[in-house]
Amino acid sequence: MQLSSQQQQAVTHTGSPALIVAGAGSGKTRTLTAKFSHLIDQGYDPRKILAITFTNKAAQEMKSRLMTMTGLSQDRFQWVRTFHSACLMMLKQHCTRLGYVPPVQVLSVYQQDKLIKELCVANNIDKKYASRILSFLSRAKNSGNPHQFFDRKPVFFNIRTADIFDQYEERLKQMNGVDFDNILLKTRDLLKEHEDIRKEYQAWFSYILVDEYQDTNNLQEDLTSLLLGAHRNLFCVGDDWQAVYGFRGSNVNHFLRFSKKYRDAKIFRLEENFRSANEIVQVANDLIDYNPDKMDKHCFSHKKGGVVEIYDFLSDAHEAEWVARRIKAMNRQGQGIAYDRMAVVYRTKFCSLPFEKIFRAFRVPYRLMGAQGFFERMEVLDINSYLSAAFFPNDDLSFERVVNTPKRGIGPAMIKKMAAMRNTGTSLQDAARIMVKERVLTPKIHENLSRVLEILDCIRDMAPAPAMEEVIAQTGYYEYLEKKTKTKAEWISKKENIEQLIHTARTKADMLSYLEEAALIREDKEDEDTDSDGVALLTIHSAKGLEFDTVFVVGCEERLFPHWRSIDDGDAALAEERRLMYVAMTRAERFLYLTHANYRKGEFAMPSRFIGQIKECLD
Ligand SMILES: Nc1ncnc2c1ncn2[C@@H]1O[C@H](COP(=O)(O)OP(=O)(O)OP(=O)(O)O)[C@@H](O)[C@H]1O
Repeated sequence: MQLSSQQQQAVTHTGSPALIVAGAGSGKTRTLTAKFSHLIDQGYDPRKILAITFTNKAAQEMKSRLMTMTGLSQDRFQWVRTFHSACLMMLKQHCTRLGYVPPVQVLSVYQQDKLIKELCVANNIDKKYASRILSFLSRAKNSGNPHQFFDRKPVFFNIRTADIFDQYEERLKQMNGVDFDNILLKTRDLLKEHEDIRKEYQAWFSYILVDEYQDTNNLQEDLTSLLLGAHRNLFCVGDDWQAVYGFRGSNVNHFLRFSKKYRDAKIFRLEENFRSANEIVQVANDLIDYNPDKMDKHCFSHKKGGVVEIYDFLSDAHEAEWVARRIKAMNRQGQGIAYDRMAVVYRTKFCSLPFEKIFRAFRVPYRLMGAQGFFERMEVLDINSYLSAAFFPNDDLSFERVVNTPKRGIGPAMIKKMAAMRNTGTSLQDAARIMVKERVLTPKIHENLSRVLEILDCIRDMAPAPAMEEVIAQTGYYEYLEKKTKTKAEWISKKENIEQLIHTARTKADMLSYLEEAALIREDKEDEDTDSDGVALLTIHSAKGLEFDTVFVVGCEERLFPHWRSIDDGDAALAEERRLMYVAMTRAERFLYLTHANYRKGEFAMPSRFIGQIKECLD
C-alpha cells in the first residue's frame, strides 16, 4: 500500500515540530509508523525514538509493523509505549530520588478500588461513592496540580476530597506503591525537579512521536514538553473532531493551540478517508460542523455507494428485533456480510441488554466487547493476588484477599485481630507471621494461616506461570472454583480464563514485569479477543479506532445520547457528545444505520437532537 501524497509530506517533514490534523479513517497509525521507519532510514537510532501510543495494544501493533518493515528486532523499539508504560520505565530507574525503595508496586484496578473503599469506611462515607471519588482523584492528578484542583472543588458529595486524597496518598506511600495516575504525576515531578534526569532523557530522545494527541491531558502535555530536547523534534498526530475523553481530564486545547505553543510548527492535514464511503463521510462532516472551536479540515472519500438511514421504533425491544433481523438478512443476502464485520454501538453499556437477548433468541453470534476486563474477573484476581502478596509483602490489599481464598476460616474478624497486632509500618502479612510464630491462634487457624504463608514463600522467587500452577495445586483452587460456580458452563469458562492467564504469563520471565504489565492494562479495548467471530456489541468509546462494514448506532435518544449529564454540564460537554456521534458514524465503511425508540426501559424518550441534525444533513 502506497502512502498518499498528504501522508508522504507529513512523513518526510523534519526540522520543526509538526502537528498532523487527521480525519477519521485517514490512516493515522500508518502515517505514524511510516514516520518512524523514515526516521530510521534517515539515520536515527530507533532506540532513541520515543513513540507514544494510546493503548498497550496499539504499541504492540506498531512494534510488530516496524519489525516487519525494517527487519529489526523488538528490543530496538524499546520506547514504543503508552505514556504510562514509558513513565513507569523512567520512574523505576530513578525511584529512589523520590523516596521509593525498589521495586515500586503498581496498584491494579482492583487494589485501587479496595483501598478507596477502605478509606470510605474509615471516614464514614457510603461505599457507593467509592468509584466516583476515585475518578475525582484521578481528574485532580491528571490536571497536573491536585491541590489547586481541590481548592477549586473542595467538596464533593459533602466529602472533603483533599482529606481523602491525603489519606490515600499516605497509604500508597506506606505500600511503596503508585497508582495508575501517579505513574505520570510522579514522573512529571521527577523530570521537573531533577534537572540532571531531565537532561539525560532530553539528550537520549532524538525524536518524539505522539499518537491520539487530541486526547492528551495536562500531565501528558507537561511530560511531552519536559522530554523534548533542544532539537524540538516533535511529531503529533490526532483528530480534534474525535476528542472524546474530556470527561476524564483530556484537554483538546493542547491540540488546538499547538501552533501557538510551537511558533514554527508545521501543520499537515490528512483529509482522505480510506475507510468510509463518501456519503457517510459527508454526513459526518456536516454533523460535526455544528460544533464551534475546531480545526478546519475537508474530509472526503473516493469510495462511493455508502448508505445512511435513520429508523424509529416503538420500544427498545422492537429496535433490537429489527436490528437482529436486518443483521441476519445482511449476512445472508448476496455475497453476505460476515457477522464480525458488523457492529452495534451505543452510548452506555446498559443498552446492550435487549440486543444480547434477541441475538441469543435469533441465533445471531455476537461478542460483547469491553464487558468486564479480563484482569478484573474474580478468578484472575484471585490468582494475581497470590502473586502480588508473595512478591510485595507490604501489599495488604492482596494479602487480605488470598488469606481466605479458598475459605479457611480466616474472615473479617480475624483480619481485624491481625490489623490490631501490627505496629505502624508493619504489614498484615508481617502481623500474620508474628501470630503464627507466637502461637496465639486456635490450632486449626494456626495451621491454615501457616499454609498460606508457606505458599507465598514458596512462589516468591518463581517465574509467574509456574507460580500460578503452584498456587492452583497447593490451594486446590480448581476444586474450590468448581464448587463455587453455579453452572458447568460458568466453571469451564472460568477455568479457561485461568488457562489463558497462565499462557499469557509464560511470556514473562519474572514476577515484577508480569505484575507491572497486568497493572498497566486499563483500556476497555486492551484485552479483547478480536479473533472471535460474531457481531460486535460495544460502547462508542470502545469502538474508537475500530472499523466495520456495517454499523448500527442504537439508542439515539435525548438524555441517553447526548447523555443527560452532558446536557446538564453545558456546551463543552455537548460538543464532546457530538464528537462521540462522529466517532460512531465514521466506524462504518458502507452501511450506517441510526436508530431510536419511543420507549426505553419502559420510559418515554425523545429522539436525539443529533438525529434531527443528521436528518437535515441528509436532506
Ligand atoms: N494510503 C492508504 N491507501 C489506502 N488505504 C489506506 C491508506 N492509509 C490507510 N489506509 C487504510 O485506511 C483504513 C483506516 O486507517 P486507520 O484505521 O489507520 O485510520 P485512522 O486514521 O486511525 O482512523 P480513525 O481515527 O477513524 O480510527 C485502514 O483500513 C487502512 O488500512
